Amino acid sequence: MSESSGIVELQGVSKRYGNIDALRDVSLNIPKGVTGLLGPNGSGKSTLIKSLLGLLHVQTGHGRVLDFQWPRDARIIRDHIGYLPEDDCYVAGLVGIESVTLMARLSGLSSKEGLRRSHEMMDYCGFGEERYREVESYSTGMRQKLKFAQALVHDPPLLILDEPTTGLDPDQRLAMLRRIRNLATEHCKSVILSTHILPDVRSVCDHVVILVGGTVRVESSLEQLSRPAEPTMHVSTVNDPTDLISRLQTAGYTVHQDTESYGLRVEGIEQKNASKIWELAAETNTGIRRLEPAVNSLDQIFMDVATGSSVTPASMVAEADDACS
Ligand SMILES: Nc1ncnc2c1ncn2[C@@H]1O[C@H](COP(=O)(O)OP(=O)(O)OP(=O)(O)O)[C@@H](O)[C@H]1O
Repeated sequence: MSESSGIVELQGVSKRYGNIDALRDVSLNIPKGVTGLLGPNGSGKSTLIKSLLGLLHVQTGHGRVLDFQWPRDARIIRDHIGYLPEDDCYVAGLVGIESVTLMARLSGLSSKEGLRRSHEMMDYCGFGEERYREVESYSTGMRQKLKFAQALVHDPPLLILDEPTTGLDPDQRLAMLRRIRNLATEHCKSVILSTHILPDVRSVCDHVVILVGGTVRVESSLEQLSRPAEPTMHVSTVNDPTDLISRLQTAGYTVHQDTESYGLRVEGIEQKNASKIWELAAETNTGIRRLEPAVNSLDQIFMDVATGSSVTPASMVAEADDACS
């Protein structure tokens, strides 16, 4: 894989089930790092994942996954991907360590190395003695962690995780997100994270792809997506900001007030000039609690894109992070 290349590059992928177009002419370039795959129900996320894994036959399209031609090399590609499916996947009657070891053996590891890696991955996922209990007795959180260990056991460079935090309590969810981030930053893994939980995307993803109706509507770095079209500061005030708003407007700034708080978005002002806001706040006796560059809300972007009501810049291709090449 060359230093600047992405991990997945697709061109013109279409998948049709009968008369349903699940993917329509999808072209993508997913860089290294953690990518959030988002979209409303039925937008084609699972179809895209299964197509990448070669579990579905697409009608048109070609590309590259890691160093391999896609879909031609689908079997080899599968060997290099760790897949955490949304549904449960275990063989009834096995205990946790046997379940992970089975996946290691199916991935081609020797029994000795498979067992060693399985223990290592179960340790990484926070399993203690429960690894010797039957998987059927596991809680939802433990099953998610088991699937995670199974996906990682053969040390793949790319992980595809389908809703990995579903059903987890807050502590377990944070632990899972920390693991995902740690894999990217400390172990140079790339991750495609399919999820409906937007705060998870905000906390671990570098890039975002949003599918709607089988087409790619947004492809961008999270940073680029979060940045307002023009420099904007967010001001949180302690008291009523009415006087401050009118002074800012007189000074030529466009100001939007949050509906249920003393928060303001002041457009057209860069952080380096934010002292102007402090000056006007002092003159109008307005207390400032926080003053920081504004970011676009991922929830709002998602809603706008999903309902087709936005002018969100589409097909903004992020620069690949070369740190883990
Ligand atoms: N096996 C199938 N046969 C027929 N239609 C299918 C099949 N699988 C998916 N579809 C349809 O293809 C479209 C895309 O489905 P897909 O499951 O890929 O979406 P998704 O984004 O993963 O949805 P969700 O978020 O609900 O999991 C939907 O209209 C769905 O009904």
